[in-house]
Amino acid sequence: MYILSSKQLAQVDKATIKNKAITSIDLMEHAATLCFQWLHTRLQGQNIKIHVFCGIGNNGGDGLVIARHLFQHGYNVNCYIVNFSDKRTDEFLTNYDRLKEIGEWPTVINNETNFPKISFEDIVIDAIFGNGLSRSPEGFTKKLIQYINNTKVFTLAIDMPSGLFGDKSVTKKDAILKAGHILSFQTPKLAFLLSENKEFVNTWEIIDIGLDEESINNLQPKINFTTKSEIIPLYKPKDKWSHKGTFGHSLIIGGSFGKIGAITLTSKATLKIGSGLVTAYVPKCGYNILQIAIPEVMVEVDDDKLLTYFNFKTKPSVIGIGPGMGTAEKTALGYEKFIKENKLPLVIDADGINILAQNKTLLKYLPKNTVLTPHPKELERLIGTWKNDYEKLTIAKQFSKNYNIILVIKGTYTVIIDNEFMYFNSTGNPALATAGSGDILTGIITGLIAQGYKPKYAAIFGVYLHGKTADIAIQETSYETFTASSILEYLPDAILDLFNQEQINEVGNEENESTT
Ligand SMILES: NC(=O)C1=CN([C@@H]2O[C@H](COP(=O)(O)OP(=O)(O)OC[C@H]3O[C@@H](n4cnc5c(N)ncnc54)[C@H](O)[C@@H]3O)[C@@H](O)[C@H]2O)[C@@H](O)CC1
Ligand SMILES: [K+]
Repeated sequence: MYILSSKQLAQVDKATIKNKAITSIDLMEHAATLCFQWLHTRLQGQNIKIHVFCGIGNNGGDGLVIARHLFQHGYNVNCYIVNFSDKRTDEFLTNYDRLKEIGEWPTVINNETNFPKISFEDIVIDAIFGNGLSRSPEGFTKKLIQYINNTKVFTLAIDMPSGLFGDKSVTKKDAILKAGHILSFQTPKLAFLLSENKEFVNTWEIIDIGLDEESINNLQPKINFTTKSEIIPLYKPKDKWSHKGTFGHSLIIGGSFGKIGAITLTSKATLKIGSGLVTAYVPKCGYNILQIAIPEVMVEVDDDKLLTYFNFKTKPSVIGIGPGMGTAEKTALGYEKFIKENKLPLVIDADGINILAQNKTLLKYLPKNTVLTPHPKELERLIGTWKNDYEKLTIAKQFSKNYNIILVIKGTYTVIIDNEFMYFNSTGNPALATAGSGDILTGIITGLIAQGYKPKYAAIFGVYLHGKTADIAIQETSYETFTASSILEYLPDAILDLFNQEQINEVGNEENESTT
């Protein structure tokens, strides 16, 4: 699904009202009713005190609708108007009246003395600011946000945590509501996917409020959140007349004395994802290890303990290079020569990236669409430091553009960057933070390219499957005991899951719920 900016969302909002002949008040009623239903399904009428804080814009309007439904269903509700401005929107005013019509008068908060008592066991609904936030909250509104945060009460944020900008960085972190859960309208907001916002964004899910899909597509958004529905069309079905040559020949280069395990994992993953043939090119000390560990993989050797000459005879269709390779001087020299002469598609990881970072003049020799898979430290060596995640993404996009390469930035939400396009991955969990997990990813992406997937799609698809293995595994095993080898163990399930129709229909609901 697409990730839209605040400006794009406002445009789509207008287009929906025009194209779908729906009034803005009905759109609000629909969106906020879905939020009420979400809560009602979970609370089932329980007598918990619910505090609904409403701003004076349309986010506040949503809050008033939710409060009305809660009152009408007999909940124990306190509704407040956070009166930070007199520029109330029409939709807010209409819903203010509708609330009064059922005999409920919200409490107006004009200053700190009006703050209500909130207990830890209560629930707070945050409808103070949404997409319309134009500057950080100040005055008593800021104090109210801090007051709510200090109670440590469960907070349900409507559309966005108040004070958080959807698509730009926040400098004043003391004026943002810490949301326990977010019900966000139509598309995820970029802010939810960035580590610097982790205090404010716990779990979130998307509520499909029926905004006009055609208008969204017409905007040709450049930021994506890849879920199962985007992944399924990428899958290449197998032709019954195919043979092992059809699925390519991957050459996996890496390893050094003591780090043959890394390249063994990469080679295994390349084979397991379906590369027709796999050859590993390793130092001599890795020969027996690889031959015994993976009989299906062919092995060519270089010098004794370190890669030095890079003079393999194999004629592969794609090369995955870097895991366990080290950055010793003679390895770096051989690697540099290899990079300058190579014309084959490349996937570069770990020390392969580190050597490029040490000698950036090599970057111009990389074939177009080379895939680089840095973890945060490797990325920093490659592109320099950044002030916040927004800046990191801007620098990374420019880097991808300058060198025509695809960056796979590994993290909680791994993002694939191809020029101006960004694809945030939806799968994965902390189980993947384990030794060798990146080596496996390199193998998966290389093996997909061998089978004819375009590098960008191999990266998107590979990252999705890699994360999905951990999501499936965690239903039956523990985070602690999940290792890099477990990724390969669950890879068949991750692929089979693509064909599980029942869950396809779930996309758009719980499937997108995400924990950071
Ligand atoms: N189609 C949509 O996109 C829909 C949007 N809806 C709601 O509408 C929200 C957007 O509503 P609005 O555009 O009215 O904006 P908000 O309700 O987010 O903000 C209210 C107003 O406060 C003012 N403001 C911004 N920052 C301020 C600050 N720091 N201090 C004081 N005042 C400040 C602005 O003038 C802004 O218009 C969405 O987040 C969502 O909750 C829903 O009603 C459903 C439909
Ligand atoms: K909010």
